[in-house]
Amino acid sequence: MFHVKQKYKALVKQYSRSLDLFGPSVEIHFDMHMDSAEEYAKYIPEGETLLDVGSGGGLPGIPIALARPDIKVILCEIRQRRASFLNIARSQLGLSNVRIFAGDVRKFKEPVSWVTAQAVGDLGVLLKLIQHTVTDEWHLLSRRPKDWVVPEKVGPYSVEQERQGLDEDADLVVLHLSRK
Ligand SMILES: C[S@@+](CC[C@H](N)C(=O)[O-])C[C@H]1O[C@@H](n2cnc3c(N)ncnc32)[C@H](O)[C@@H]1O
Repeated sequence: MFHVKQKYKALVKQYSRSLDLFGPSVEIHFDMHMDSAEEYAKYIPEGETLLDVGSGGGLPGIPIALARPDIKVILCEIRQRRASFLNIARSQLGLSNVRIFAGDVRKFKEPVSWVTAQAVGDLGVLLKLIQHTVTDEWHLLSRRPKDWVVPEKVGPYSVEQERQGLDEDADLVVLHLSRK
């Protein structure tokens, strides 16, 4: 696992500029994002499928896929250069549990109940993008500031949360959303 993580970091370093993978703040905090993603991975039940919306250079989907070979991870990315990096990473890292959807998530049409979407927009924006593809009960894993207040309802869904401290700035928040 350590070796593959180092290989992913090396690939990011190699392609970051030419394929416009990350903004400067993600690069600076890359290890922190990797560690957070490994914590997300612990919440996903065995055998599940996770959709990583707006995966960019693979965060958090790739570290989750590395930590959990038993789950399937779909990396969805609309920008073609970033999607091409995801294909390179998938093949170089031997990630047989990863699939790439290179396109707009609004065109992704398979039912999913576990979702990550790091830095893709607030909950309202995200919901508009994925409402057609999530199941009646679904779960969103995300890194949020410690003072982030979880709304009781998001669109038609009632919301419950689980929370875990990640570091001094942020919590891992697992939202459980249900139409009931
Ligand atoms: C700010 S970046 C975050 C990337 C990555 N999740 C991270 O944390 O480094 C947001 C990504 O979402 C992608 N994106 C935005 N709208 C999208 C859509 N409708 N379908 C798929 N990807 C989308 C963008 O191309 C971009 O790569």
